[in-house]
Amino acid sequence: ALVGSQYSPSAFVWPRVAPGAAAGSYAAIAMCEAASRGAGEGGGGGGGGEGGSGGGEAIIISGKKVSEEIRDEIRVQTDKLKREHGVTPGLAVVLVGNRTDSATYVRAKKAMAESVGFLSVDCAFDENASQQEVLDCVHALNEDPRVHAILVQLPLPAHIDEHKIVSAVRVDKDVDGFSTDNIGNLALRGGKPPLAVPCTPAGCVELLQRSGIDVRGKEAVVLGRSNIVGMPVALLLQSMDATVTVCHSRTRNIQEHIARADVVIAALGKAEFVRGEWLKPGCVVIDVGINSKPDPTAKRGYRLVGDVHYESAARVAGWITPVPGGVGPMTIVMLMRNTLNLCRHSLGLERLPLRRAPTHKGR
Ligand SMILES: Nc1nc(=O)c2c([nH]1)NC[C@@H]1CN(c3ccc(C(=O)N[C@@H](CCC(=O)O)C(=O)O)cc3)C=[N+]21
Repeated sequence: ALVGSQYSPSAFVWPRVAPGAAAGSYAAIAMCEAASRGAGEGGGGGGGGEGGSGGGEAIIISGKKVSEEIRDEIRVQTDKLKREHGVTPGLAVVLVGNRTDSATYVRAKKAMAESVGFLSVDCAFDENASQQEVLDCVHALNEDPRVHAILVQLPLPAHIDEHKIVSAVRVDKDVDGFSTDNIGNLALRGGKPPLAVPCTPAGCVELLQRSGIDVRGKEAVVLGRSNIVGMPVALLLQSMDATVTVCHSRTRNIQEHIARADVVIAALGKAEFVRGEWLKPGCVVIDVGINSKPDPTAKRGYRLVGDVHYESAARVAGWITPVPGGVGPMTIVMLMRNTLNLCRHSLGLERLPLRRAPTHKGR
């Protein structure tokens, strides 16, 4: 869902507006897809509040599995595009510096791009590259006809003005949807859909949809207000008719907010911050956090944990995403979806009507 088009709302984005859905809002987007799939198993279409089993184990929403389904859909559509239009979608990734986490993500993105048949273009700079060098690179990619999508891996080194670089990316190649124009369109009700919706937020919403979870009228609590996750995911949920509260480092009584949430989106960057005891029984937990935690029993000496304490949360929640294997893989596949759609946009084509995957079954 969630990939806006400048021209006619496509099946991909604003698919089949469900009766009663706020037409034209983003919400419409998402929920229509969910609606068109039927209000899934697992959730009984319930969304937060009455899901899962009281006091049992939460349904595990596998981002790994869902992302593989979507990847396969994208691969099929990419082949079709190549056959029918002779064009290969091109994704350029700009990486500055040598953070190991960034290098890992960029490798994963490149691998997935190649696996779905995209052209992958790399632009790597060392730590002390000048702002001008990086800008020149972005400008060159803006003009490169092989490249339909440009991703500037964040964070950039401190001496580089992130906003300046991100703003230099042409709006119709802004695959992260981070430009002022794309974020503005995401925020406007009844405006034109953005060309791309930020990948992690789109991945969170896609997981909800494919799990048959309807957020309309539900209380959604977003933990974190970052430009790349908290803020855009709050906009998306609001467009989906959820009642959204954004909590951040200055929020008082954060547990009180979490306690009434039907949907919790945890994106604050603190390992295992949210405890199961804080949650409303049956709620939906989408854990965006990726933190490494020392673990002497692990091969590498550490393991990845989310912003939610998984074990306690899984006992209370109705649905939960694991870390790893939850939102992370979805982020990458949404990047592929955005790339394909920007490529289609450049050809004057509509968003793709992706084959609807069957509603995801937990476990
Ligand atoms: N311009 C920009 N766009 C981004 O989308 C962007 C970014 N900058 N900067 C950093 C964050 C982080 N991010 C992740 C992508 C994949 C996984 C992922 O696949 N995680 C695996 C585990 C990976 C591992 O083993 O470390 C998982 O959760 O299962 C995680 C995080 C994209 N980001």
